[in-house]
This record gives sequence, C-alpha cells and structure tokens, in this order.
Amino acid sequence: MQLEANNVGFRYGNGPWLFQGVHLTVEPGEIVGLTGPSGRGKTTFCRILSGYQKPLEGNITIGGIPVSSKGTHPVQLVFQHPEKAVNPRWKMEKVLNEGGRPDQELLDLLGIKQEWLTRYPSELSGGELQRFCIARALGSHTRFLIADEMTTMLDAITQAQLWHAVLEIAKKREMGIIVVSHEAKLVQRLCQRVIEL
Ligand SMILES: Nc1ncnc2c1ncn2[C@@H]1O[C@H](COP(=O)(O)OP(=O)(O)OP(=O)(O)O)[C@@H](O)[C@H]1O
Repeated sequence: MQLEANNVGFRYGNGPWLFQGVHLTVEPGEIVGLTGPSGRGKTTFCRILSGYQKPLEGNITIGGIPVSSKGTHPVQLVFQHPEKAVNPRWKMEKVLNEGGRPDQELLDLLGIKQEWLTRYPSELSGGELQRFCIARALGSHTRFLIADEMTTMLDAITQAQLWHAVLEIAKKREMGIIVVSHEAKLVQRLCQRVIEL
C-alpha cells in the first residue's frame, strides 16, 4: 500500500502559500529523499504526511484511502530535536511504551541500554534520547517513517549506527522511508530517488 500526497497545499494563516499542488508517492520499502531550501516548508509537509497538521488543499492517502485520525498513525515522524518530542515528566520506559512495547531486538539494534529506561529525558544525552524517539516511532503499526533531520546533531559513528538499525528494520518490514536532510551525501547514500519541495 503506497503513501500518496495528492495535490497538497498549505500556508500558515493568511501568509503566502508555502507549497501548492505537491504530489508524492512512496512505495512500501522505498527510501525517498526530500530536499529544498531552508524555510520552504519541508517540516510542515512532513507534519501533514504524519497527520499532525491538516492540508488546506489536497489529501494524504495510504493504499488510496485517507488516513483515519483514530488509532496509531501509520506514518510516524522523527525530527531533529528529541527533547521536544518527549514528555519531560515521564521516565524513558513510559516514553518508549507510548506506541506499544517495542521488541528487545529493536532496542538492541538501536543500542538502547536497560539502565536508561529508569531515567528521565533530562538525564540522557541528545543521541541517547533520539534512540528512544526512533524506537517509539518504529511500532508495529508503522508503515512509513519520516526522518526529518533525524541524525543531524549526532556524530558520524552514532549516525551510521542508527541508520543501519532503521534500514534493517525497514527492509524486514517493507517500510517506506522519507529522508529530509541538508546533508547531500547522506541523502545520496540512503535514497533511491530524491524530490525537491
Ligand atoms: N506554526 C507556525 N506558524 C506560522 N508560521 C510557521 C509555523 N511553523 C513554521 N512556520 C513558517 O513556515 C515556513 C516553513 O517552515 P518549515 O519548518 O516547514 O520549513 P523547512 O523547509 O522545514 O525549513 P528548515 O529546512 O529550515 O528546517 C517558515 O518560514 C516558518 O517560519
């Protein structure tokens, strides 16, 4: 079942249109890059694809059917700032289980240590926290993952480790991925095709 953006347009309030008439199709298992200059609306588009924001024009479908607003969204978004994506008052075990308990294999692949589970978000590094956000996004209902500058703040070794884990899971589950990144080399290496917003 493919993910489709059909003729999507959006603007904030009465401001100028950020984009209009955007078409995008992502097949299961496909890895697609999304680039464009800063401020063009990539993050906004990602939020629309993953159901956080309604498009003002057009719609988003999976397998030709509009995505239901009920239940776990099949398109999950991981973005650049993990500290903004977690409840600071929840211990990591609770954060992790928000989308259903991930299996141990996934936690091991992402290098999540048991001892981190009893800590609060403020007691982890950005890279450690991002591992949890990725694990949470990779729940069993996820069909498409959107990685919006997901590893931008990480060192090269951690970046490679996390992408290795995500690609392995994606391959196993035939999950599609949209990669948003300013790092042209990363996009080139990971993606089968790249579209410009
Ligand atoms: N909630 C909001 N209300 C009003 N304007 C907003 C809101 N969120 C974002 N914008 C504006 O919309 C434009 C697009 O923002 P967005 O974050 O989607 O762009 P982007 O392409 O992801 O940028 P970058 O590459 O710098 O991350 C920007 O000019 C931003 O200031």
